Amino acid sequence: MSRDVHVIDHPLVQHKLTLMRRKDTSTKSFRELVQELSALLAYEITRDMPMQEIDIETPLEKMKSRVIDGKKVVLASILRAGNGFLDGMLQVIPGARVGHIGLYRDPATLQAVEYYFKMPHDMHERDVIVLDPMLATGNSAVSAVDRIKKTGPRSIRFVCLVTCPEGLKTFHDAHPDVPVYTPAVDRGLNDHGYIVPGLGDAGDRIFGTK
Ligand SMILES: O=P(O)(O)OC[C@H]1O[C@H](OP(=O)(O)OP(=O)(O)O)[C@H](O)[C@@H]1O
Ligand SMILES: O=c1cc[nH]c(=O)[nH]1
Ligand SMILES: [Mg+2]
Repeated sequence: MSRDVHVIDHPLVQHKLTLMRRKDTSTKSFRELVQELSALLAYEITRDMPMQEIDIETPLEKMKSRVIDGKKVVLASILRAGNGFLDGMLQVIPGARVGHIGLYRDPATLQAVEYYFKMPHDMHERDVIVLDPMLATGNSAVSAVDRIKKTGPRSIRFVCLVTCPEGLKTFHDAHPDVPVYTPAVDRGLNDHGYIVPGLGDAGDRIFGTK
């Protein structure tokens, strides 16, 4: 895979994604699975996060030991579907701050339309993990990262559940410096800009709106 794409091939991740893809999976199960999966994904995404040594004391003696500074991590959720990732990620990185970007995809043009943007302060010292289950045409992801870059964070990573070659190309043409973490790179896009085989409309499946 060219560019900076990390395919998360862990059996637990792949197993849960398969269950999510099935069309007869209920809203309740889909929501539970996205939460379980996001905790597993957080584990992989944070693998190379910067750490610092702190002084602690075990019951036996003093030592220096390493910690990740969770307070410097920002989980930036692309509404709506990105919110599905939040609970699971926060279980693993409880100190993270949370930002929101409201974007919807215009069904006719497939361009992203922004309606909300709120990030924590002091972004220049923070590491951002952008959350959206689907990176399809890539327009929403490009637009979200454009906007986040203007806040000047220390680093940005993007995580999704399913993507495709077209979306990855569009995203990395615009943002070659932002790694993408995903369990699946599917075949491509259909005429409506949906990932095939994909898992359908992630927002509708998480929130039961269709
Ligand atoms: O790569 P793209 O072609 O831009 O498509 C992906 C976007 O589409 C979906 O959101 P949608 O616009 O359906 O909004 P929703 O999350 O509010 O349902 C998905 O959650 C992404 O944000
Ligand atoms: O396949 C797709 C494409 C865009 N949005 C989704 O939720 N799914
Ligand atoms: Mg969206």
